Amino acid sequence: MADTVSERAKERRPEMSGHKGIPKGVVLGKDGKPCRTCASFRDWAAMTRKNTGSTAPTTSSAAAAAGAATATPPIDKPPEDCPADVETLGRGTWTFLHTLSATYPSHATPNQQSDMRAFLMLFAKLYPCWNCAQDFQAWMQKGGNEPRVRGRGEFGTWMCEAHNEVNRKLGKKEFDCRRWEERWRTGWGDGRCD
Ligand SMILES: Cc1cc2nc3c(=O)[nH]c(=O)nc-3n(C[C@H](O)[C@H](O)[C@H](O)COP(=O)(O)OP(=O)(O)OC[C@H]3O[C@@H](n4cnc5c(N)ncnc54)[C@H](O)[C@@H]3O)c2cc1C
Repeated sequence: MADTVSERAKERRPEMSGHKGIPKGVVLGKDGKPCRTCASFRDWAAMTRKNTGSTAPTTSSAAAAAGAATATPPIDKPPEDCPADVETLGRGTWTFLHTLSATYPSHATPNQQSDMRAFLMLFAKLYPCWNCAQDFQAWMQKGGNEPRVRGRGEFGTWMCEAHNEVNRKLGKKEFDCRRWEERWRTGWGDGRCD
């Protein structure tokens, strides 16, 4: 039985544990089954063999009659009405979190501050991509990264820094946190959001 966070993580990250039959990019959930909300749709579909680019159902009756399979390019995004992959979930969640900062009071009362701290702690624990949640919790617990929630200005900047931490981890471009309010609260100066 694993007794450290990293050993427990190894048990559920197939690429780290040498788990057979599950491609890199797909991790196991707490129930021991592949975690859909932890994987990109491309990796998920590669595992379920619907999206490998090798074979796919065809609409051509002649080809179908001949038993032929048609190659299709891999799809990056799940169809709109399918369960969320890690990216769809992430985009929706960041929209919620940045909008939460944008609508936070400029000077929060002690009660509002403690509610927000409690929310963030539970959010980081319950986020439904478990390995994302684990890394996010670890980041929040590092000295200097504790949520700053006295008012909108510092909270919005903290949220932007939190998002940039994930951007760095994924090799994405960092966002200029001086501009978080234009992106999430006021809209850009050129008026295109009005
Ligand atoms: C807490 C959390 C942890 C995550 N951990 C992982 C993980 O471990 N692995 C993984 O694959 N995915 C993770 N994700 C998802 C990942 O962050 C992205 O949401 C996903 O990859 C889709 O990225 P995207 O390029 O569409 O834009 P997103 O990163 O979702 O950003 C949405 C929009 O926010 C704006 N934006 C970007 N950066 C900032 C910023 N710093 N401040 C303000 N606005 C910004 C941009 O306009 C961007 O278009 C996590 C998401 C969350 C909420």
